[in-house]
Amino acid sequence: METNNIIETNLLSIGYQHTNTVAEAISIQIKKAKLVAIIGVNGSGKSTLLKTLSGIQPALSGNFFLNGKAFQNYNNQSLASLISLVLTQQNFSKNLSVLEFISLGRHPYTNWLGITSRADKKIIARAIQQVGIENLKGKKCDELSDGQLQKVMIARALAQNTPVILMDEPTSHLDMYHKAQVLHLLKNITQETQKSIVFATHEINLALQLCDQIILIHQGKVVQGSPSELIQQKVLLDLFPKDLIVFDEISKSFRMSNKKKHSD
Ligand SMILES: Nc1ncnc2c1ncn2[C@@H]1O[C@H](COP(=O)(O)OP(=O)(O)OP(=O)(O)O)[C@@H](O)[C@H]1O
Repeated sequence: METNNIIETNLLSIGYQHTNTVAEAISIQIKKAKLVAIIGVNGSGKSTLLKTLSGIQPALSGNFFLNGKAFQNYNNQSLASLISLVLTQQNFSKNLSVLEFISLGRHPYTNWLGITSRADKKIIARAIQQVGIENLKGKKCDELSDGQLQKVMIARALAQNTPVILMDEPTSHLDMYHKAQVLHLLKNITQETQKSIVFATHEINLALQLCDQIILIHQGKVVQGSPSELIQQKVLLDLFPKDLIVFDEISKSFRMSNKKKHSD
């Protein structure tokens, strides 16, 4: 199938076989070089959608295409050269140096001994330079701050050199400045490398300002569009109970409600 979409789903249902359907009838399209945020309240299904798109969690039903080819027609090796997944709680030996950890991103391409070639080393060096962490190369991963570790994770995904990077909450545990810094970095990466980055986030205000596209999961349904399309469609107005948080259409951001609660 000839397509401009790097990811496309058609009436996809996601969830867990023996417990529940988390969201259904998901039809989304993601083009190259886009920064895409998945938003929704706690438990709405952001991580489940990422896990399904990466192949960790099987879809319950529906169709899913990567680069125009049905997902089930890829083997693990070819998937690893198309999609990298960055999870917040990743299990890895923190005893590794930053350089060793980022080099693991080349794993799908290295030979059976796991030896990196000169070309691999070039890609690793470029990933480190793109993220701006040359000064951290020799450090052990357990010597890093949360913000530094987040950048190292991004560099490893870049070293994997896939056209799609999926990330679960890349800004969790970061202060306001570093949240904005990491999201700007992701935006620059999509523009400079033509990769698409799809990430789950609770930073809705930042996502509305920076992202090309938003995937909103709300009560089992998924709406996709540019930030301005979602604002026009008014789908953000009912995201949270209005007693505490409201969407301000003028500033295009969520803010504390001015309403005085009777119970206060
Ligand atoms: N392994 C699992 N087995 C069964 N149900 C699960 C599993 N993981 C998550 N769920 C359920 O699926 C739903 C969606 O969870 P998910 O983690 O995808 O939400 P989320 O939007 O990422 O939440 P948060 O913002 O809190 O991280 C929740 O009801 C959760 O309890």
